[in-house]
Amino acid sequence: MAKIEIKNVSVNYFLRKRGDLNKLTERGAVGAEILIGNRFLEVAALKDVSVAIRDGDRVGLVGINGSGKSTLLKLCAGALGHQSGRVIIEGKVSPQFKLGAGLQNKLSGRQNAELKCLYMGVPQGSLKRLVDDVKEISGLGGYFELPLHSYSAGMRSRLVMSLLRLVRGEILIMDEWINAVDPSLHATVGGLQAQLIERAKILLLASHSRRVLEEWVDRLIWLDNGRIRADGPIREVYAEYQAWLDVRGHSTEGSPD
Ligand SMILES: Nc1ncnc2c1ncn2[C@@H]1O[C@H](COP(=O)(O)OP(=O)(O)OP(=O)(O)O)[C@@H](O)[C@H]1O
Repeated sequence: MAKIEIKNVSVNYFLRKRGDLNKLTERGAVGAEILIGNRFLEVAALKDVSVAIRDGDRVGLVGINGSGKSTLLKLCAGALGHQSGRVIIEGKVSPQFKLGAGLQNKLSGRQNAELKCLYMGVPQGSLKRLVDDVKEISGLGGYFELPLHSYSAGMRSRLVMSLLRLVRGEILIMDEWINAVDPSLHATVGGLQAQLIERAKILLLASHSRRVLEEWVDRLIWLDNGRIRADGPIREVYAEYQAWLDVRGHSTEGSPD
C-alpha cells in the first residue's frame, strides 16, 4: 500500500538580501509571498498545507506560476526539507522532475541509458533488455552508440523521451508532461506514459494543461500563494480555478504543460 500524508507543513526558501527592498513587496501576477527578515528574505512557498493521498489516487496540481506546485511535488518525493509539520511517505517514489537531467555529453546514448538504469535501481538481469528497448523506442539506430555531443536537438529529445521506459515506482511524481514534438514519437511516448501511470499506485502530476489533467487525473488540488484553495473532483475544482483566472484576466491557453 502506498500513501502520502502531509500535515500542517510550511516550506520557506531563504535568500540573501539584495537590491531595493522597497520594491520587493510589490505583488505581480506570479509567485509566493516575499517576507523581509532581519538578515534574509524569505519566500513562503507552502503555508500550513495538509493533504492525504491514498493508494489508487490520481492527483493533479494547478495554480499560477510560483503558487507552490513544484515545491509540493518535491515534498511528496521526500526531496525537500520543511520548517514545520509532518510528512509521511510510504512506497517507492519515482520522481520525474527532469527526465534528461544528468545526461553526459561524452557518453553514448547506450552508456547514458545504462547509467540511468543504475540510478533507477534496475536489476542487472534486466539491464541489457531494457537498454535495447530504449534504443528501439528512440529510433536512433547507430546514433545510439555515438556520444551525445554528436546528436542534433531532436535526437537528444528522442533519447530523453525513450528513457521513460526505465521509470518504475509505486508513487509516480511528474512535474511536466512530456509532449513529443516529433509526431512520429507521439504514439510511443503517450503509450509509455500511459503504461507508467497504469502501473503506479499513486500519480501526482502538475500541469497547466486542462487537456492533460482531464485525461490523467480525477482529483485536482488548486494551490494559490502557497495554500490549498480547493481539493476535490477535477471538474469542480478546475471550474472554480478557471473562474478565478477569468476574474483576474489570466489565461491558461498557451502555457506549457
Ligand atoms: N530554490 C528556490 N529558492 C528560492 N525560492 C524558490 C526556490 N524554488 C522555488 N522558489 C519560490 O517558491 C515559490 C513556489 O515555487 P514553485 O516552483 O513551487 O512554484 P510552481 O507553482 O511550481 O510554479 P511554476 O508553475 O512557475 O513552475 C515561488 O515564489 C518561487 O519563486
